[in-house]
Amino acid sequence: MDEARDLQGRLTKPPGSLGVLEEVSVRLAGLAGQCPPPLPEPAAVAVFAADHGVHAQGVTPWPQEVTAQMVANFVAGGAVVNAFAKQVGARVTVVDIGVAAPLEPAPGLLSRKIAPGTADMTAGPAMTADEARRAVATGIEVARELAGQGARCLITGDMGIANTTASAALIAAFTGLPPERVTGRGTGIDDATHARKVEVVRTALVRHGLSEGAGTRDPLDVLAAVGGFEHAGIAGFVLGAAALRVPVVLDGVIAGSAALAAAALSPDALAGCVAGHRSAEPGHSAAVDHLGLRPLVDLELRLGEGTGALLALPLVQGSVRVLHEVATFDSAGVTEKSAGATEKEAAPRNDMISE
Ligand SMILES: O=C(O)c1ccc[n+]([C@@H]2O[C@H](COP(=O)([O-])O)[C@@H](O)[C@H]2O)c1
Ligand SMILES: Cc1cc2nc[nH]c2cc1C
Repeated sequence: MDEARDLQGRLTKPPGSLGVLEEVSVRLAGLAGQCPPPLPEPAAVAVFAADHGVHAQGVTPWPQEVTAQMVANFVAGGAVVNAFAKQVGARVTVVDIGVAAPLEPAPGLLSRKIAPGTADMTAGPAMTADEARRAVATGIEVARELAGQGARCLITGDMGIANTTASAALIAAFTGLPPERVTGRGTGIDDATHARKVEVVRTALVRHGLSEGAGTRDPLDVLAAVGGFEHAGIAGFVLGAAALRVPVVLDGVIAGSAALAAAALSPDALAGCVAGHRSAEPGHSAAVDHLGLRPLVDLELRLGEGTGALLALPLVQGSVRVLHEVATFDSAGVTEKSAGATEKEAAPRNDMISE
């Protein structure tokens, strides 16, 4: 990281002029343990799809079967994630980690169903401890598989009707914030449904002893209580990528809540995480703030699938390419700024005011 910071300061641009992207390149150098770090390409997005027992509580206007229908759409190449992935040259893999409906095998679809949807978190744990552990292990395996196939940047995606309710519960648990601060409108709900959703999250947190936050609870236990299979899978994906020193670009609120679980399991896992975008969901801002991550783009997206992270991919790739390809002042024979200029820049321009 020191080498990358030093190199950024010697490239033919005013020091610091690439703003946040300089820090991204420094973090990826730290992850790789080399400067410059490998270019984060080719990229692969894994869309973890699953259903949620809490759907029965009326937290979303969309029927549960839309999860399976959208999986078919992803596999056919017809969703926004497919368009954005094509735009930035990323490969799409869909992971059925817990979709309620049975899915036909298809190219680009990994059948890794732990169970046909979680149980209702307001009535009991969403998953058994064993299911949660297997879902995390599945995410680790998917990261290994994609990296084994050559991916040098992994992107999180998700699909699961009602999964913003589980995300809000996880974020409340891991940040200690109250449900009304972290529960958003998901796919788009009216005030009455939103009020019910906040109470559903509150009920689940109370039921599982999480209303004061997760404290020292085992993060796997928290995932099992109020998470979804895709949350556990993405948490594993983040852990697996970090173990391989492959960077991960996180998408929106589902990825943010999963990253909180991954960080609780192993804080080092965050070293390779870049927050691709800031979702419109309030819980997402709470999650990235808690993790100390700064989202690269903010376009008021609230789609999921990996779409926001894919849009940020060229920024991450560009930040590293700079370290590989931009000339230094020395090599290009460009004169560096003088020491005197530094002082003048830093001082207020009083001369212009008084004269
Ligand atoms: O990524 C986000 O921040 C995001 C924000 C709002 C909604 N979504 C997507 O919308 C679905 C869940 O919304 P809901 O209202 O059914 O909880 C799920 O498939 C997510 O991918 C995703
Ligand atoms: C149509 C639709 C597409 C989605 N993609 C991710 N979440 C989604 C939710 C819905 C409802």
